[in-house]
Amino acid sequence: MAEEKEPVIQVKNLYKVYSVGENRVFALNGVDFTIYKGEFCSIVGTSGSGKSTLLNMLAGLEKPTKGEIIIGKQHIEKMTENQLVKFRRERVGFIFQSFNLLGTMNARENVALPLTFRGMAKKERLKRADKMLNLVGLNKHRTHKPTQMSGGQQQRVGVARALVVEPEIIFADEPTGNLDSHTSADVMNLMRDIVEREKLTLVMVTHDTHLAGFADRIFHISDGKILKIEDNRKHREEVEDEQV
Ligand SMILES: Nc1ncnc2c1ncn2[C@@H]1O[C@H](COP(=O)(O)OP(=O)(O)OP(=O)(O)O)[C@@H](O)[C@H]1O
Repeated sequence: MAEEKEPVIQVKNLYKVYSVGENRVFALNGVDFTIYKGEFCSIVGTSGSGKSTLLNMLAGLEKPTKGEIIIGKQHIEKMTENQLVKFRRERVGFIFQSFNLLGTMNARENVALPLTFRGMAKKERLKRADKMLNLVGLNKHRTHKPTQMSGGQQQRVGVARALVVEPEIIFADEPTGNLDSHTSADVMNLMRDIVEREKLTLVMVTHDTHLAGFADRIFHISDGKILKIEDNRKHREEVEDEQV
């Protein structure tokens, strides 16, 4: 059966040029690609290759110098700041390297936080937060504060917080950068399972080629250009078969 592909993110001829004194830095130097619904894509490259710049553009955190970014059917490069705030609040979730949890709040309060911006009643917010904490296997840690949890557990709270708004797209910036390799693999597998089950779209940037290998497709970026897009599904299935 032919697979039906629904584009979620379309990037066309994207440029970001910074001026530094006399010099111009082409942080993104003509980038084109499409990401489809339900995909987990990683963007991998060395330091300074343009990963964060690209993620910031996709998430509407920075304006491109030139080019188009179409999410769903909306051109985000044409949105006003207010429209971008609404877009980020309602349609995307973020997972950060540094977890960004609030130290004074426990796990469920941290997860429920993005819902307060939607004006949802407290009881409903906490109910949804508990459901997400269940999903990431932390139902016993609901009342733990960040300092009372391991790095991996804190990042699972971060994953639950990104998912609680039921976003179409999740952006992750080096999400396991502060974790050891075993815990990183656990968090990666968890993210991949949830993306698959909930039919979400996940875009992750990393400098780590091993972690990039958890994705369905790997976008290699260098000097602001996508050098290669690698379909990783077949390779991954083979690795998984070997592990059974
Ligand atoms: N605000 C800025 N002003 C000037 N140059 C910038 C700015 N932000 C990024 N750059 C430059 O753009 C290029 C791409 O930077 P970017 O932060 O996207 O790289 P990266 O791949 O995310 O690197 P890292 O893995 O180190 O975070 C680099 O050459 C960087 O110096």
